[in-house]
Amino acid sequence: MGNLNLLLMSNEDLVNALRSGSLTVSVYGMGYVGTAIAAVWLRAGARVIGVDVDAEKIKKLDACELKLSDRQVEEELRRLKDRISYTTDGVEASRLSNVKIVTVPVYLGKDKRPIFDSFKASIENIARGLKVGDLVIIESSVPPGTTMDVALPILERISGLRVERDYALAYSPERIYVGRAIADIEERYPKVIGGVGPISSRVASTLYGAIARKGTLILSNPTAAEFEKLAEGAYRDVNIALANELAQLARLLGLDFDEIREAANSQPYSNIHKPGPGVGGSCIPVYPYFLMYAAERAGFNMKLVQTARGINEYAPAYVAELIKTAAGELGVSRPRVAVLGLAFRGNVDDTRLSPSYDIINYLRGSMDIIVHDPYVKFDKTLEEWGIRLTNSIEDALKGANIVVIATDHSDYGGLTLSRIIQLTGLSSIAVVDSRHMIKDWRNPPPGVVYLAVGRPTAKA
Ligand SMILES: NC(=O)c1ccc[n+]([C@@H]2O[C@H](COP(=O)([O-])OP(=O)(O)OC[C@H]3O[C@@H](n4cnc5c(N)ncnc54)[C@H](O)[C@@H]3O)[C@@H](O)[C@H]2O)c1
Ligand SMILES: CC(=O)N[C@@H]1[C@@H](OP(=O)(O)OP(=O)(O)OC[C@H]2O[C@@H](n3ccc(=O)[nH]c3=O)[C@H](O)[C@@H]2O)O[C@H](CO)[C@@H](O)[C@@H]1O
Repeated sequence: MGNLNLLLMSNEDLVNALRSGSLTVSVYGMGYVGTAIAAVWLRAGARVIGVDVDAEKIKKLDACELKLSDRQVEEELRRLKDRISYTTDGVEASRLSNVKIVTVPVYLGKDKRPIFDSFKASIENIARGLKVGDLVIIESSVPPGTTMDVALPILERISGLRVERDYALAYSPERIYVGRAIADIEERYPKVIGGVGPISSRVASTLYGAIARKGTLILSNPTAAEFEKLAEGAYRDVNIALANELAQLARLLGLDFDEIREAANSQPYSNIHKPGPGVGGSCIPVYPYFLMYAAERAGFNMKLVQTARGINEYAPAYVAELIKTAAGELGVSRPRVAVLGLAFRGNVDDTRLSPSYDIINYLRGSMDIIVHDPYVKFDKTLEEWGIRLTNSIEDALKGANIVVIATDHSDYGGLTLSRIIQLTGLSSIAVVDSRHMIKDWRNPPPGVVYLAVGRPTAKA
């Protein structure tokens, strides 16, 4: 790392420093996002230091042994391993780097309020190694005001440096979709930047402008950029809630919501989302609460956002009711239920806040459950609940009275009702399809009852 003063360098010199490998970037939080960010800066030419508190993860990353959901990120970290190192020492990493990127989460507590401890700890470490000429970019999704009211005071108090004079500070939300993260950053989206002042905005947007082909969108300040990210998430949550509510009515009216949705979305102003078993992941179910946290402090009540959250948090119970209806149709008092999918969405191994847990929790007292997921190899919660997790679909379906499709993994797209009943080995079963993965649902084979979110019940 050269002793670079990024604030005094021209745009051309900033880009040259990036491309030539004389710029060192430390990334705090080597999770789904941090590993993708590290890969992207490596590909742009930087030297990178990956920082995490999880020593086991650091050890595996250092040995190129950490299996990532995003295979391209995994491959790039391996291909460019000569320019990246990993450490648990966040202070040293800050001393040795010119740019510090924070992807450590602000977590959500059981009381639905933000927990800043981990985030603050990473900022404190950065502050202890902060030097004149450095740039700090916060990319975690945070309640509006966090950069200005939480991070900035810590950085200045501990380092004694002054933002815009001695160092640069910006907020830039991450918008990656795990599984295609590098393309999302480099090709798909403009990078939103909110600098504390014009110098911070210039330095951050010049460097990210050399990475994101769609360029950068500079907003007035960090709080606007924080708010933008949460607005995207709340938009999605509200629209998923609308889809779930419309689907529930469609089922009561004996209608197939899929064809209705497709027809409605043929109108460019309509973007009705997909109904499902609920909203999981570490993002969409969390961001509305970050907005409500800021709203509460401003004396404002976000009625729509709150109502939508409630609808989506009820969705797993709705699916559990469908499963209980299925058990009634079969006349089986303690059915064996195969739940297909533990991850919160298709083709990832991420189970954070997955609706599958809620569905299983509603049923596990009265039904015998087995869970299948092609990506999740082990799960502590299922182990505590005494519920078996298998990666074999044959193993999961054998003897299952009820088969529940809870996650839209592509692996399930090829399943037909005939194949499912064949794999159960039974003459009478029910299929509860919360993701509309079954194509031949309208004409079930003998012995199959098909129930779904947003579709009428179908039986032979
Ligand atoms: N996962 C996504 O799809 C996604 C997409 C966009 C934005 N985000 C946001 O990005 C942030 C990170 O999300 P993620 O999914 O990568 O989380 P993650 O849980 O996968 O990774 C977070 C990492 O931070 C580490 N960590 C915790 N405290 C630390 C500390 N004090 N210092 C250094 N490392 C520490 C953890 O050990 C973990 O490895 C969150 O704010 C999230 O909302 C996530
Ligand atoms: C605004 C937006 O798009 N942001 C994306 C989102 O990505 P994500 O990884 O959180 O995944 P989603 O696809 O949002 O799914 C969340 C849950 O909602 C369910 N769902 C989804 C669509 C639908 O029509 N019906 C549903 O029921 C789905 O099954 C899953 O449980 O947040 C990331 C972090 O901020 C972003 O970076 C990323 O751009």
